[in-house]
Amino acid sequence: MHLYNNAVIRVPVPENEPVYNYAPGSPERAGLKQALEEMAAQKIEIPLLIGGREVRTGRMGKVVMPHDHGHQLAEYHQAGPEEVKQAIAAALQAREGWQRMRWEERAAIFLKAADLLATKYRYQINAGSMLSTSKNAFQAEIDAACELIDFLRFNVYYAQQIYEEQPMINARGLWNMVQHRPLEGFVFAVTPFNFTAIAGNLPTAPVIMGNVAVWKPASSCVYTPWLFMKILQEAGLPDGVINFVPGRGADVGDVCLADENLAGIHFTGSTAVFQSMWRKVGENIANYKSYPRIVGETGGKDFVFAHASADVDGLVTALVRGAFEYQGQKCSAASRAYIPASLWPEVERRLKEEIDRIKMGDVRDFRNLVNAVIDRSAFDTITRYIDLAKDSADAAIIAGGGYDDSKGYFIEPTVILAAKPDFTTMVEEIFGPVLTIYVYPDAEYEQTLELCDRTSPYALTGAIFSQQRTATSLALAKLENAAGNFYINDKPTGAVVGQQPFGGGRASGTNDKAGSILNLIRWVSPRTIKETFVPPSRPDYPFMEAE
Ligand SMILES: NC(=O)c1ccc[n+]([C@@H]2O[C@H](COP(=O)([O-])OP(=O)(O)OC[C@H]3O[C@@H](n4cnc5c(N)ncnc54)[C@H](O)[C@@H]3O)[C@@H](O)[C@H]2O)c1
Ligand SMILES: N[C@@H](CCC=O)C(=O)O
Repeated sequence: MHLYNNAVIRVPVPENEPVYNYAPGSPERAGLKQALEEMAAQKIEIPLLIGGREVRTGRMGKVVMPHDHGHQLAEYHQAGPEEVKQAIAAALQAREGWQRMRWEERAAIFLKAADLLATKYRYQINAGSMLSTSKNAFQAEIDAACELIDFLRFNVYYAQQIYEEQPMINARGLWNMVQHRPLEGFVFAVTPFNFTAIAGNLPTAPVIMGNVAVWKPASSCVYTPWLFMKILQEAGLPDGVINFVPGRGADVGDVCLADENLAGIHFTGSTAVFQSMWRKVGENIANYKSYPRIVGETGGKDFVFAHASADVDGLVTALVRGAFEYQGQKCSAASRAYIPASLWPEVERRLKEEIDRIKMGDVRDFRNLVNAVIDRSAFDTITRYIDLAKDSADAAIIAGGGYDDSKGYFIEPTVILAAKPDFTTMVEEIFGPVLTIYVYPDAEYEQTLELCDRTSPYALTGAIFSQQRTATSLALAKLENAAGNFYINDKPTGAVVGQQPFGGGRASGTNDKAGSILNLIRWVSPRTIKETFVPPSRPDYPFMEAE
């Protein structure tokens, strides 16, 4: 008999994990520096994990430091169709035991994983993220440690809230209940390179609700997902509940999407890949046992919009941090800005001053705010946009514009001034350290808000800077559907779990709000149960006897 059978258990009320600042001389800084040194000196081998078994295929991929691409940190085995089939079979085999486990016991596993991340493995997960994805210490801390810890702790709390959600009314003689069942099949979790927290959240959110998962990490972010997988095992995750299968997108994706047991997709990545997956699901729709839940958070063309009343220091800070932290490789990054002509001379001067102070280089030198972009393909794509601006009569580069891939994939924080509001870099997602600015006539505030709304197909994040309430209200109204996360006098990045549930609409995704109860609800299929204590013994209506 288990304790949980005779108690109504409540999970701890979550709080956001405190963020270390890694100040000079602090023990945290020393701990992180030591982990960086040790991990950079090793080369590890990363297998697949299928049904708890490490699988080695011999088809190898490399993990290198983006800021020093000659330095290899790991090699990883890549799954092919055969291993993916095994991963699906292992997930389905684990399903019965996992969904029958009491939810409080499932929750304990993720609470333990959160505590392991917060303590024993904090420096390793941060150092791994810094070295393998070129994040500075602070960016790694808010992502790989804190946000991932928050996802785990808040999600088990949201699970409890969902399970507590029961019918309000029980008519006399009845007891009504809702059982929040996991989906029937497996969930395919496909994760991006840019956030370890997102990589960890996408398989675990459905699994917390009793589902089983096949997890395909991005090829450019296998290292920290593997560390996290090991932490989950240490926390007691049963074999087969999450199956880890790095590999080429289509090799893994095509097998999962064709499987009749596909019950859900939890995706974060580019709009193009998400649309291709949805198309395949559409083609296969008659073959599935149930309609797959499709949750996808995708690209953005996020804006900062300044009104003439904006505070310039706050605005410039938001532009610099919003556009250039993590080299602009956040789906939320400020990548287009609308500045009124009256403020532009001062904004331009302050922006250039701040950009001049930015240092760029290796993550192990903590003075570097900016590091390298993730890989060769990203470097080529981003620099193509910079070259386009250099060659165009409709644009001018007013800061940065330089790049160098000789040692690492380095691109300077770059600001483009666009003469036309629909210049390519005002419209398309670049996913790099490139901010495009359009200067508008002060008198055309309302028209420019409308322009901002229709300029790009995305609707992920956006910010208004204004000290005038009527101007702020107008922006809130005119840009109502232009962003799923809207900020007033703040940068459009840095959403915190439990505070600003994250996600966008239009081409930016299904807006199922990672880090909130709304996301977890997607991973259950409720069963309503009505129990009648004393059933009627005859079929007649009472009034039938009267005539
Ligand atoms: N909205 C959000 O919350 C959010 C968060 C982070 C990143 N993003 C977006 O992610 C993108 C950057 O990440 P990325 O470069 O890793 O994205 P990506 O689309 O290139 O890759 C995402 C994942 O999809 C996989 N994939 C590729 N082809 C596939 C296929 N045919 N079948 C199945 N899986 C396939 C990749 O291997 C990877 O694991 C940007 O567009 C960014 O805006 C969005
Ligand atoms: N949630 C993160 C962005 C994730 C996308 O890359 C933020 O709010 O900055």
